[in-house]
Amino acid sequence: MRIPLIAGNWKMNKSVTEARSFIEAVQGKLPAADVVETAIAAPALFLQTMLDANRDQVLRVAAETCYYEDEGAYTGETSPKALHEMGIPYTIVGHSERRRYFNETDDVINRKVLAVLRNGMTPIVCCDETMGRRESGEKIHWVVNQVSAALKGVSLEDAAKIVVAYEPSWAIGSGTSASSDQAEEGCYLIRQTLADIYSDEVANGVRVLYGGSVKPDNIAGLMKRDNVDGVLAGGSSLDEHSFIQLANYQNL
Ligand SMILES: O=C(CO)COP(=O)(O)O
Repeated sequence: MRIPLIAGNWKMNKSVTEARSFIEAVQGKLPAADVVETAIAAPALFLQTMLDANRDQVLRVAAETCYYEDEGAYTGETSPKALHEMGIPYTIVGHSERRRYFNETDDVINRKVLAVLRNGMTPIVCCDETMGRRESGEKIHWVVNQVSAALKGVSLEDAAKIVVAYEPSWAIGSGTSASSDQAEEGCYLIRQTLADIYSDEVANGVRVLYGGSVKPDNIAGLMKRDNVDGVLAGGSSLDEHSFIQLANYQNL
């Protein structure tokens, strides 16, 4: 059984004080982690404050990115080894904004996936799809290629632990989510790719999330779909009331 994962991605938003108040506000209001797992990925400089404020330990505090080396002369980068040592369980890798604004290539993303796994964390591997590619019918090829490239050299045992997120760029920050049919189609395609690369067993165990304008008023429809195991929410994860609603989508 795949436990749903409702994850937020704060991107470069909030101050440390705001991050702390958010964590305090959600204590006791999220579902038990063995029923619906919840996570917030935040800027590295907030993580320790968030961990300290997270008294009930239900919410997973996650990173938005990290470097692919464990340590060394890489000014400004975040070490996956240090993240693990802090107690961070998840790191997003390959978000479309990292690909677009920071020139992260499939090769860099693959190295980061390997580094996150090597350091005992779980990567949330993002897979992007542009509208141009969707309209030209190129989507299948594109999604399959990104998943395969990100997982190059990942063992079957490690592949079983990862999380993948289908995040069409045309739905990110647009206010208009993909329809539940489109989300299901993207997540199914990712699962099929995992089955082709690894096995049906791995594909059936991996959680595949949908991301792009997920809000309290559309999450229930998305979560009903067979291959959508959770969401990665940007804007609607910034407000604690809205995140609590997303986490409790089963009651909406
Ligand atoms: O990029 C996203 C999550 O990683 C989605 O962002 P929005 O929910 O703001 O569209």
